[in-house]
Amino acid sequence: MSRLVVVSNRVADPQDAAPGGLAVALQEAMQRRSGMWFGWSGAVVDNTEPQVSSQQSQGVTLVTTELVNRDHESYYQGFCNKILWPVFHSRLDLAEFKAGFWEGYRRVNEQFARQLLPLLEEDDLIWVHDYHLIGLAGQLRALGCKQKIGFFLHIPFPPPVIFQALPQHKTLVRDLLTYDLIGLQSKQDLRHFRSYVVDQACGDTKPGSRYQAYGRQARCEVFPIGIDAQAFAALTQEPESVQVHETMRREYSQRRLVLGIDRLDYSKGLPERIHAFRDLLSRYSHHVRSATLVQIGSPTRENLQVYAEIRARFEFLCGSINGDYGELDWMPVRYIHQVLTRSHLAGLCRCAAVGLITPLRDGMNLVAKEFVAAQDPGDPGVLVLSQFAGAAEQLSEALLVNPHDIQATADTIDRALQMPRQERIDRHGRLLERIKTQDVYWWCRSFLSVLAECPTTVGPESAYGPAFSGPICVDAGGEAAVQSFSASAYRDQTSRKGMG
Ligand SMILES: O=P(O)(O)OC[C@H]1O[C@H](O[C@H]2O[C@H](CO)[C@@H](O)[C@H](O)[C@H]2O)[C@H](O)[C@@H](O)[C@@H]1O
Ligand SMILES: O=c1ccn([C@@H]2O[C@H](COP(=O)(O)OP(=O)(O)O)[C@@H](O)[C@H]2O)c(=O)[nH]1
Repeated sequence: MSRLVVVSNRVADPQDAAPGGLAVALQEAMQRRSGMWFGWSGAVVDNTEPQVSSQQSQGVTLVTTELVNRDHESYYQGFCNKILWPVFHSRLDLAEFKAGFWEGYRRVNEQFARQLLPLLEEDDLIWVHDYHLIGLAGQLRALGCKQKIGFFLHIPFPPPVIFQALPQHKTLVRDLLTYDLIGLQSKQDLRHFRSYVVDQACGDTKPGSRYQAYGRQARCEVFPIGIDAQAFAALTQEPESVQVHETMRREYSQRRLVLGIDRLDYSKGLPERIHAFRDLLSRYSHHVRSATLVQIGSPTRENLQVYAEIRARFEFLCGSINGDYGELDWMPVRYIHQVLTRSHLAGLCRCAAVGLITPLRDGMNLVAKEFVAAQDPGDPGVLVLSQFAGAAEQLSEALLVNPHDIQATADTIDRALQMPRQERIDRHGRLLERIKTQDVYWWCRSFLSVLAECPTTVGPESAYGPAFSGPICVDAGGEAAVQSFSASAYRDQTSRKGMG
């Protein structure tokens, strides 16, 4: 079996008590298959040459690199978090298209390729993760890498009209199509990608899920990421989890616990959630002094202004609902700005009557799946889930809501709180079955088996595809995109202008 080389922006620290969704999924997947994991260590160094270091951990070789100061700003904080994250989550209003970010993004993708190449073995399967590294395959191919390279996008692929606002949209899609396999989270993401390729880039789809545009061609399919459902359910039996569960059950014996768990990100719909909860209390007064929203809003990307703003706005709303509805012995919202351990989260999920997961946009949302996995099948809580989370496509037995529709969301929370036990059991049983079948190992196996089937890449020239002469495509901006160029012309362009 080929060795698996995973590349992602960050390599998870195996000692970390609570990594993010991507890290959680990869850690679980990598423990099944020995291999190498390459990424940034989190260290930022002054303008010296970034160093690579390596360690063994639970059968996996972890290789990390550093970022120099200016690249941390322009690549990570800049192009990744101030451009790609908001645009891919359809928040053009929050994007900062600042000069210099793109060059930093290209530089770091080139740095990763340069440092990774000498570590590769002939037979490796390379699996690159997420929006930070869209350009990596192109950079590796330019250096002569011949191994198969797959890419998985953990965040949504935006509608073409939004994506086109990115000044570098053509280069990014050309870079994506340089991979042998592109994996997306949901059918909706694939529809957006297809529509961009066919309608905006004047490209084409081919048999075998192949997409062609800008002189490149790749296979692209949907692989919804899962969790290790058994392991998460088992966490509910850990002492820490049992203790949380018992404390909460004591405290909430006369009350109903509604639970939200999110990074404090503007994509997670937290202000809208508080508005919906307020509307619930105002129109369904029997929930006053009863329904209590426990909201974990864990710190994230705190040095970015837009995250400070969403935090301030959210905390103002929590303060105001508690001021208006709270009493000496009851507060409607309990907000915790901390990262909790997974055992702690499992215990909380187990005792909640409702899991309220209402992002405005989300690639998947693993918390929704974890909530289901943690329930007692004989007396389960109800999942209220945003229709805009990737998870909604698989979790159709949840109560799906439009988080922008405050009143309908409040009505749905009420319905969840009133749902008869048998209906809860039926819905939960069907959800749990799917979460167990389509778990993180299924996701990993599915992606890797398709990648292994992809035709072998024979050399840098062919990786760019043959020179492609297609029609002239007039895109929405009215710009004529001539789809005829050769691989060498592309490389010349890239090195001269930094591509934009
Ligand atoms: O470490 P951060 O930069 O603060 O962010 C944590 C991770 O967030 C993103 O997660 C995405 O992947 C999840 C698993 O596929 C998915 O469920 C979720 O919807 C996505 O938002 C991000 O893609 C990761 O790079 C971050 O590490
Ligand atoms: O305090 C916290 C909050 C979240 N998580 C974990 O972080 C992941 C969040 O993944 P999700 O896909 O829901 O969203 P993301 O944060 O990746 O956008 C889940 O596995 C959570 O269990 C955690 O361990 N502690």
